[in-house]
Amino acid sequence: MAKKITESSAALQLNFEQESKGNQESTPSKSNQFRFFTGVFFAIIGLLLTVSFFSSLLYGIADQSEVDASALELIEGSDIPVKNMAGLIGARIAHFFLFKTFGISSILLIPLFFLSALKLMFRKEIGNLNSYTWQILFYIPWFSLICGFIVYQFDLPHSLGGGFGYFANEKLHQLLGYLSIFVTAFVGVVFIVLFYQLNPVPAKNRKSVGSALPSESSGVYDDLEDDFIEREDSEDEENFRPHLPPELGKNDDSLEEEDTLGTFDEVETTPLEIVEEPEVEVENVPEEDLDFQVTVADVKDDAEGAVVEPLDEIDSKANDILAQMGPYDPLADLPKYKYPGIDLLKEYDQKASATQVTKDELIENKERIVETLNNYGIGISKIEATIGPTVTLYEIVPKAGVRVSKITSLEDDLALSLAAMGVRIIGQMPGRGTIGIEVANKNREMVPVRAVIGSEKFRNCNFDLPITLGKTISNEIFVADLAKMPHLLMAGATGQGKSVGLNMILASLLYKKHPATLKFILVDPKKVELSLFNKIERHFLACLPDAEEAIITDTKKVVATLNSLCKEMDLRYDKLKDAGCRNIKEYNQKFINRRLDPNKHSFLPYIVLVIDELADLILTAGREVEHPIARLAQLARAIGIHLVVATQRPSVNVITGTIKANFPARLSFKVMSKIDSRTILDASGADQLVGMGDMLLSMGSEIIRLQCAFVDTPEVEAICDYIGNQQGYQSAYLLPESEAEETGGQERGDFDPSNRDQYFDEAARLIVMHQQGSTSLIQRKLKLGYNRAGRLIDQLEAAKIVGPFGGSKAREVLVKSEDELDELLKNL
Ligand SMILES: Nc1ncnc2c1ncn2[C@@H]1O[C@H](COP(=O)(O)OP(=O)(O)OP(=O)(O)O)[C@@H](O)[C@H]1O
Repeated sequence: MAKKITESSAALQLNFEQESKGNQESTPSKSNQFRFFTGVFFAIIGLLLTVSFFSSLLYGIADQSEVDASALELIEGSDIPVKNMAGLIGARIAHFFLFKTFGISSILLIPLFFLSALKLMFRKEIGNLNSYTWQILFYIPWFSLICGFIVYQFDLPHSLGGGFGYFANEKLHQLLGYLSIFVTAFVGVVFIVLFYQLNPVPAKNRKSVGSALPSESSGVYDDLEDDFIEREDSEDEENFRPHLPPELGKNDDSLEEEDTLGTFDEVETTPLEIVEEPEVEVENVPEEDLDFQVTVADVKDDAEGAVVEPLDEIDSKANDILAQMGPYDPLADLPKYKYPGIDLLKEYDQKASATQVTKDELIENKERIVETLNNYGIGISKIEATIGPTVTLYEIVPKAGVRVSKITSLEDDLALSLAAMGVRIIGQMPGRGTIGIEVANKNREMVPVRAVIGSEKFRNCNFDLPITLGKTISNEIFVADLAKMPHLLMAGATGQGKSVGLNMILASLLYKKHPATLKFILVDPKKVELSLFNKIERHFLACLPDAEEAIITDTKKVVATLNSLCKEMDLRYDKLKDAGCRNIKEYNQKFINRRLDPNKHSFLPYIVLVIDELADLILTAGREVEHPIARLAQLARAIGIHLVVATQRPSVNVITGTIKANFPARLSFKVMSKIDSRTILDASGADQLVGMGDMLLSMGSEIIRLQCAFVDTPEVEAICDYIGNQQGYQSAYLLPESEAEETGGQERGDFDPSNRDQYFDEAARLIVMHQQGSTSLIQRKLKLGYNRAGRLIDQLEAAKIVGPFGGSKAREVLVKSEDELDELLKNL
């Protein structure tokens, strides 16, 4: 595989150097010069147009005969007397534009040339150049037509509308008479309306950071630029624009969602009334708004909140480089990368799968709740229902004097009388002054992944690591930032939707992140769950330098990978310290602004470690896995390493205190017992869920119920194929070699006391105490994996604490007392 190196970021740079278009050393200065001179050329043309147009407006008639001269005369005729301040050429240019073609509206070309020059020379953009270009290209002929009409009707100077305006009006007038002006005006209005609908006022996510970056392109300028800007000069984020399939923009019935709220007021006195809440407004969004893209500006937006140093602190050299080369563009390595489109996701007949909770079901449930509570002497003054995809939430306001605990203790009785699964009493609803009772719907709604990933809420969110899991019980799309969680622990009995949940998290990130900004480490002891993601190895995966496969299925490799990730964490902290930054955002921002030495620093992508089955790992490798996971969970958030760990066995020996304490965000699908629910959520309730993606998410003190969206295997496959078929990096992102790996090959004879295993002393004491030289004793008592315990016993042998391997018998223990051992250890 790839070369062995010790620092992943360095490896990445090494690999990219051959193919990178954004290679800093080889081309940028050349292409920047080219760009600058093209800008100068544009400025000169702009100036020439300005002078020739304006002096032609003053002296045009006087120059008329000269401009009609032949081309030969033009070359030879330096003595032809012209009044135009730009000479004969100026007079001819003005004549061409003003008289022969578009008339006075050609003046609009002048700002276009100057703005382009400004962008090319100084990377400054006033407004949105692409938008101007489109508009000017429309308005020039359109104004020419309008002016042509006036010229035609009132016999005004021809140069007002130009030849185009005049002759087009002549033809139009013949065809339509005076109606022609209305047709022209109508075309203008249609253009204005369509244009502003398709190019709404730049939204928050379009802004560019600093004045140096251009704003988002609508793509027109790409084509214009192609003619005169080298493609590699890809500081402009146009180059990274994903090209989304047309389906993305169409009205999507499947995205329609309903939020129905039924209210039962005054239950005992008034007839039941169900008030339909207005439908939640869903996505009829113009095509370009559906782009899943990260632009340089977005990567820079990632650094929002980062402390920007005052100018006087900026190293002047760095400033020069910045001015010369522009900001570093992390996306330039894969400039043609296209984000997956929404059309890869299956479109379900939403009408068929929509919530089918009938009015009768609502009324029946409400009556049963009221009746059951009445039976226990609890009066209710108000009851409201909110219909979700899987459950309906009944919020009740008990009459004065009723204790909340009295209601919460009736969960089982309510479940019995409602004859429904999934009855969960929430107790007091946070901030609402009501008590919530969730009851599973008879017919549940499947939430298609397309509806959540295609939702406006998800598309528009600009979190660092945006994930969408599904819908809340009030039918809202749930979007969260994994970077803020900052790690997620998932549990759920087998078959309850964990793998689908993990796929949702991965798919969300794949839809929103560029390969340069995110890497996954996938640990899949079940071997088949995450194998589809193999295809995106060279885009999104990270692994050890000597790994045969980027997805880790072998438990032994997991330990090495976790240790390596810890090392990556330490290296990142060193870099942050050296750069004087507090977190990855600040650091990357500094790197983009070229204030960090590229020989020592590099752009750091986020790393998300996904473990599909923790139980397997803990049971086979014990503390060897637990220790690095806990360490990463404690420390890694600031340097952009985040963990998503799933298990089907939420027992205390798997989700240990250390792990739990470091995972504030915990997600539970249905589990088998209240105890399991308490282990994962510190609350009961997960045992009452109804399965198939029904889940509870606990973040701090709040627990919310969600219905996970359903992402099917073919959909994940389509996303991975789409990404995998594009140009990727030369290899997966390489993690540094782990210490365990480095010492792994150590033979008995090479025992280096200063480099002994961290559990060496503990193991030695254990062996001496039990007077039993057994690997399995070390494995059991120290909760280590077999390999590690074997290595320890080899080291103990080399240190003459135990004797050599004796076949089926345990090794002889050569040190007979703890005092003797202390002496030996002191001398090591
Ligand atoms: N969000 C969902 N919506 C609808 N159906 C779902 C959802 N999640 C899971 N299911 C159904 O449940 C089945 C099992 O889901 P999944 O494979 O994710 O379970 P799991 O918890 O990973 O199980 P295991 O631990 O055995 O791998 C799926 O094949 C699917 O039919």
